[in-house]
Amino acid sequence: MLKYLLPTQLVTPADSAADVSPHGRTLERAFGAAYPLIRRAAWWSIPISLSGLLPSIFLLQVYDRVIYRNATSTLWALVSGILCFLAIEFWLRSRRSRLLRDAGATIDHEVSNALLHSMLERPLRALEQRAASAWFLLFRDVGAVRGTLTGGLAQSLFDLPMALFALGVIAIVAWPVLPVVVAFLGVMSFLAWWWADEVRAGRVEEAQRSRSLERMTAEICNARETLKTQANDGPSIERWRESYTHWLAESFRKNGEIERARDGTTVLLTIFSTVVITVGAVAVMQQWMTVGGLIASNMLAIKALQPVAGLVSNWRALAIAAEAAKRLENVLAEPVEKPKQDIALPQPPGLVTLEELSFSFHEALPPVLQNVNLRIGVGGLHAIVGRNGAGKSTLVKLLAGLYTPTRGSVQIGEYDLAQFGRSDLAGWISYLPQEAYWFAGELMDSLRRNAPGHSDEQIIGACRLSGAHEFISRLPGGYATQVGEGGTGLSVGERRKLALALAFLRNPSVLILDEPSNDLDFQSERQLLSTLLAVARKRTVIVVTHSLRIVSAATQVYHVNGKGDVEQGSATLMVPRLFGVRSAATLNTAADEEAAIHADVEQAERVVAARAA
Ligand SMILES: Nc1ncnc2c1ncn2[C@@H]1O[C@H](COP(=O)(O)OP(=O)(O)OP(=O)(O)O)[C@@H](O)[C@H]1O
Repeated sequence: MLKYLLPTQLVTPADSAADVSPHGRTLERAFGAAYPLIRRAAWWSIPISLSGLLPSIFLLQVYDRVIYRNATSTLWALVSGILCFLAIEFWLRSRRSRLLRDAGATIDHEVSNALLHSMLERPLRALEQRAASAWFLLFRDVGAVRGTLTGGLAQSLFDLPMALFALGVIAIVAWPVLPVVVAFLGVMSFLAWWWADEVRAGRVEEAQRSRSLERMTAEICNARETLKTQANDGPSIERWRESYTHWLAESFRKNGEIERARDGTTVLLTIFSTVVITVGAVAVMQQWMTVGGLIASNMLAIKALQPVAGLVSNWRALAIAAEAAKRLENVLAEPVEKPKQDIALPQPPGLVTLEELSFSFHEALPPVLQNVNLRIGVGGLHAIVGRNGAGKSTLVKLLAGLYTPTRGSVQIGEYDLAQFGRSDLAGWISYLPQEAYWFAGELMDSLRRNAPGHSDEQIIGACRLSGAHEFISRLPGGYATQVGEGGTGLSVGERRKLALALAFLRNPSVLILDEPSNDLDFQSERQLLSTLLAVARKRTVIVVTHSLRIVSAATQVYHVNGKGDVEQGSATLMVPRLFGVRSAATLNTAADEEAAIHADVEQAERVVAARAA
């Protein structure tokens, strides 16, 4: 019976779309795992319900046997008996709560875990299409499903047998009031059903408003520093206030309905008590039942009605959980990337080939890249240049296997990237995006977590290579410095150097860096270039850059022209065409600039060689 009252997502097999994703049937699986616990909790409810009748029977006995007969010893026997049973009831209730908690934890663990995997395993394009706040709300949905299945609603459902038992006892000790109790039970059940319908109507709109408000709040929280620095928070506050007012109005209306239902239930229960006492009093005067029977039946009748009244106040939670379950089911059924392959393929050389590659973000939009053919590597420093929005980042995401071409293919060595998921490719192609997130915590701990299998010595070696070691050494806490959420406490350039160190540690065949010299000072850029040139002697280094210094030193330059084409040529050919100067060195009258770079390259090479050894 329990199954029929629950959101359908939990108990019926999801449709065929769920087969696309390994997480598609998670809700059903999680509930399947928790169901035996819930069922056991339901069985425990029978003795709990029975013991719930004992106070009424105690009262009946006290009135009918103790008071009228002055039987003190019977009273003590009854008191000891009831205390004993209450202790047992307490134990039974804590067992049932424990089972429900375990069931809740099972559902929460399974669904949250699947949600996290589903988020991190989906393709980058899919990730870009759902905001962080939407994911955050989905994690909250898991709590809503867990809370409803194992919280107040479950308790009300489990207490329903109490209604039947109470009716049975009333039939024995106070049969004249039985028709009244049955009639009220019918009225309350009808109201529970009717209010459930009322609660459901308009829930979707209320939920949408609430989610839109939460999204906007999250966005404003994320943008708090930008809003502060630009002193332009007026429009954001206005938008937020408008959204808040709409949500508040809708929520007030809905809460009003719920409160009316709750208040109505309370008044009805009081009316019901009065009617039972009136009918019972008449029955006592007619000697159809005893005074004890009247008082006990009043108590029993309330026990019978309480679970139904509980259902009334919990309908809203059920409606919220049903919507949350639907949202989770839809998200978990969305496709994820291919899982990691079992085959240990040999690491390919750093040759990346693009064949007739086209890519567009949407079929209605013109392609960012069209029929591009390129061969990049083996080895060398390759600079990708072009105006803002020309498609450079898009190109490198395709090279890293993060985007799937709309047409054509990308290959590394002899392998087509389409056959691999990101986890397979990560060992061969290392990609450093423009914005690298840095987690809160001790610097060295974060470095170790991100570079499993590497010794502290190797990590520090990579930090030297990326230029991070210098600034870390200057920090009062050194490698033990505590960094805030998102890398607060470090400058943008410092975060970039740390991310670079991690990219070096992966030791890939192809290293792709999206604008790595952004935010770097003059000296750091020179050091970075030296390191890249050293790494490029053995590996293919692809750099998206606006830096004339890096482009001048590149083996090959690729110009993404913003019309879908990519032109390729040597630095000597491309730099004068694109930058209007011969090379970076011509900008710097100090002739020893290039010599200094070469000296740095030698130094960086020695570090690389020492690390490889
Ligand atoms: N997720 C996306 N959805 C739709 N269009 C996008 C998306 N990302 C980028 N674009 C569009 O694709 C084009 C190429 O963007 P891309 O980020 O590759 O440019 P870019 O050359 O790297 O620019 P920049 O030098 O400013 O970083 C731009 O017109 C951009 O508006």
